[in-house]
Formats: sequence, C-alpha cells, structure tokens
Amino acid sequence: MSIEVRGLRKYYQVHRKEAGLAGSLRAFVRRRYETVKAVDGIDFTIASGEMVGFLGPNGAGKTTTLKVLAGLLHPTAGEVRVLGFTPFDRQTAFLKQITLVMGQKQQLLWDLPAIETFEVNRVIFEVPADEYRRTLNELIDLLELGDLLNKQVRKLSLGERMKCELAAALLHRPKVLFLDEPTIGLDVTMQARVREFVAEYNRRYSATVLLTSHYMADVTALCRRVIVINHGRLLYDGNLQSMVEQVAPHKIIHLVLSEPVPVETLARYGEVQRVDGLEVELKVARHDTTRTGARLLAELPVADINIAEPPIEEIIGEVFGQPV
Ligand SMILES: Nc1ncnc2c1ncn2[C@@H]1O[C@H](COP(=O)(O)OP(=O)(O)OP(=O)(O)O)[C@@H](O)[C@H]1O
Repeated sequence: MSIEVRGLRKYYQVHRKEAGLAGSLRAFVRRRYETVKAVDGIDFTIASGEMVGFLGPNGAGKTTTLKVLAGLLHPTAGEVRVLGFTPFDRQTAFLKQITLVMGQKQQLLWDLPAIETFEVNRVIFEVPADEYRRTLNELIDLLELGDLLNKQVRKLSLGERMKCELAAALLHRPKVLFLDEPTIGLDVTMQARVREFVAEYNRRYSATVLLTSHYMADVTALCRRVIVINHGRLLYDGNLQSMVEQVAPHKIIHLVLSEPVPVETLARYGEVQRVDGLEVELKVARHDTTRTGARLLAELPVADINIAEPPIEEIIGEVFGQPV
C-alpha cells in the first residue's frame, strides 16, 4: 500500500471574536475558542500506482487531508502512513519521495527564472547531477517548456507558470503526488495538457496520485476511483462509474431528428432538456432508457440517437446534496 489512513481526524482551534467593540474588548480579556472539525474520522487506502480523485464541496476537508498526508500538518487523531512513513516525522527519505502541488500557491521564486528554483530544489532534494539533467530534459519535453525556464517567473502566463510549477514539484521524481487543484484557472487546452502530463507521469513512473479538482473532466480523464468527503467525513469510496450508476437515477438521450417534432410530442418520452433546431436532449429514467430509446426510433423521425450519463458535476452535486 502506498497510502494508509485510519480514523484520521484534524481539528482546528479557532479564536472566535464576538461582534463589535465590546466583543473585541471581551475577547481581549478572555479568548473564546471553538473547534472546527475539518477532518472527522476518515479511512482509506490507496495502492501504489493508483490515481484517485478526491472530491468534496468547498470546506469539505480535502486540502487539510492532503496537508496531513504530505507531512505539513499533525493529525489530531488517527494513523497515517505514506510509503510506510509517518508523514509528520518529515524524514528526508519520505520528503524525497512525495510532492504536494497546490494550484493556488506557488513555490517558484517570483523575480527569478524558474530554472533557479529548480536548482535550489536539486540541492534540497540531493538529486545527483546526471539524474537531474535527465529528469529535467524529460520534463522539458513532456511539458513543452522550451525556453520558459529562463524567463522571469513574473512574466509567465498562468498556464506557463503552472507547467513550471509542476516541473519544479517533480524534479526529484516523487513516487506519490498530492495534487490540489493543479488545473485551477487554466484554460481548457492547458487543463487538458496538464491532465495528459499527469497521466504520462503516472504511466512512466507508476506514481500514486491523489488529486482534487473542481473540473470534473480532470477526474473523469484520470481516475477510475473516487473518494468523496463532506464535512470531514467519507461519503463514498469506490469506482466512479458505479457511483454514477448508483446515484444518478436518469440518463440523457441525445437525438438528431430528420424533421422537426413539437416539444409536446417530445415531452411524452421524457423531460425535454434542450431543443436546438433538430437536436434534442431528453432526460429519462435510467431503468426506462432502452424501452424509451426503442419507442423513439419506432415512432419519431430519428436520424441519430445517443444515450449518455448525465454530466458528472450533476451527479456529484446529488451526492453532496448541493451543487459543486
Ligand atoms: N488553518 C485553519 N484554521 C482554522 N480552520 C481551518 C484552517 N484550514 C482550514 N480550516 C477549515 O477547515 C475546513 C476544511 O478546510 P479545507 O481547506 O481542508 O477544505 P477543502 O475541502 O480543501 O475546501 P476547498 O475545496 O474550498 O479548498 C473548512 O471549514 C476550513 O474553513
């Protein structure tokens, strides 16, 4: 096992200030604390080489879990092992084999070219010179970095910077990748590029990947398994496709008609989601899909038909009981 988490809890003590001046004064004399249960007893294991999507709405406890796994935070309770190490011990042998990429934070030095930060990382992680050169060339190639590495970081576009961030995080060729929103703010093309890169890195080095992303395309492209949490507790752990089948009570039928059909007629077959000229989208009960499909083909002028799962965002929203 690459990652083992048992009964993990992480509580934060936060200082609560009452409103107004009187509140400020009272707080000055006697501080009140309250406990935020960011992670409240979760268990999971991840096998080596697996890529798992870690999902949950804002504030669910994902980043906190990743920080505990990466050794940045001490758990309040529970047992965590990553590659056999206790992360918070922060042993060098552990740090050399993991990485944490946070899309919202950057490690590259702003005023210097990225290559300078790489050099610093090379020294910190004690990467031998020839191995460093080899990995660097591979990353330049995989991420199409070209001469970006020699440009001052502040002058790079967001996408270019993210590619350099990824390279910086992977120069020591970690076996376990904790990726927290690695594609946030990137345009669709760049998101796809980063996804392909993560998939390739996983293939090449059999790396274990635990990934959070609000872009479901990242998760569907990379992860067969998802772990879903909310309010610090586990809601689901298993196959993404099975979750879709369990949770979504309906499917979407896309039709291309050969001539227009009134909406009232279409509505007899399912809930009309969209009509765009001759293209129609119907929402139908999952157990009824085949029968409805056959009826549509027999009774309407259908040129093409396609049955699909509803968008993953919608399904996740149903699991959380709120939109993502
Ligand atoms: N340093 C901290 N001190 C106090 N509370 C914190 C701290 N960090 C996080 N929290 C709280 O813990 C809870 C979980 O936060 P966390 O960042 O782990 O969630 P998340 O699932 O990563 O959310 P998001 O998707 O918005 O990043 C939230 O209620 C958050 O406000």
